[in-house]
Amino acid sequence: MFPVETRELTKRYGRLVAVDRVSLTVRPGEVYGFLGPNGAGKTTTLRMLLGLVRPSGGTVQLFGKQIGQSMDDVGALIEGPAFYPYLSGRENLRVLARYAGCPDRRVEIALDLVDLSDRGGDRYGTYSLGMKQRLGVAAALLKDPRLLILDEPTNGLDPAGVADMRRLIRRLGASGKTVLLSSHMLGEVQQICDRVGVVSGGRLVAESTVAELRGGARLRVVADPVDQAAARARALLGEDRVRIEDGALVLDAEAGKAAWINAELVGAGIDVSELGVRERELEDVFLELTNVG
Ligand SMILES: Nc1ncnc2c1ncn2[C@@H]1O[C@H](COP(=O)(O)OP(=O)(O)OP(=O)(O)O)[C@@H](O)[C@H]1O
Repeated sequence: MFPVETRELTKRYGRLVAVDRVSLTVRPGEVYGFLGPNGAGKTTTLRMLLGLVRPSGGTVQLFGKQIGQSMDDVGALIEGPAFYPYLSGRENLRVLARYAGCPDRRVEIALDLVDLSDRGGDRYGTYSLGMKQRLGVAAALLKDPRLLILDEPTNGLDPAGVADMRRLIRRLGASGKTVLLSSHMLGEVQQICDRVGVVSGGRLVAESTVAELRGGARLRVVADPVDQAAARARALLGEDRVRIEDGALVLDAEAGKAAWINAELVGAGIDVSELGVRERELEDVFLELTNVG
């Protein structure tokens, strides 16, 4: 039974297909990054998970239940949180806790989880954007949900705010919560997510671990003459695992093969001046998958 499982989930606005047959699975205890450029359909998908937008087709199950049946297990921060500026962070959470029927001690636990215990007595209006965002996460945590859904939690934050949010999400993940977050900031996702789903034009174009998505490491070899080196490398590794980029060989081969390849090239009279491991940045993969940039 998965925290989130969608099948062919679809949302149409008139002729526009905002979400196009998305089937994604978030596994228990993982931090799942839902990635895509602006307008890809991330928010619409998350809103459908929460029953805030009605799907045009397909199904959503959260913990094996239909939308609306399992909401105590789910906390969400979807739009910028709405709090009273003249109340303190703590008072704001108390208002929400009462409304949700949670005991006041949950407020202290939530404040502590997001590192706001010390500033909980300050007025919300005086908080930095990062603190506001963390209070929003605290609000989502009040009911101690098993699944947390966060829409662009680092949007608009400065680098320190982003780092705080990243630490918080890591901590929540480590404490056993399942986290589904959307982002277009790949650097963030790369560092904190176990798996990612990439959406583009409403469609899920990839779903895998970050490592799988990057497709493993590659070797970059600067050799002379490069054509002869490429021919030798092709004979060793296979046609489609050797490319020439910016005058260097790029080989689909793991780091453990580096010494062997070096010896083979040198043995064939080729001059090897550089040999290094090159990891593909998630950013590159993302741009390829979403055809942006
Ligand atoms: N209520 C609506 N009526 C009409 N079109 C909508 C509505 N909500 C979203 N859309 C359209 O659906 C598409 C997907 O929007 P969505 O907000 O889900 O994307 P997103 O990936 O969350 O992007 P962003 O990062 O910019 O929030 C966009 O083209 C958007 O204009």
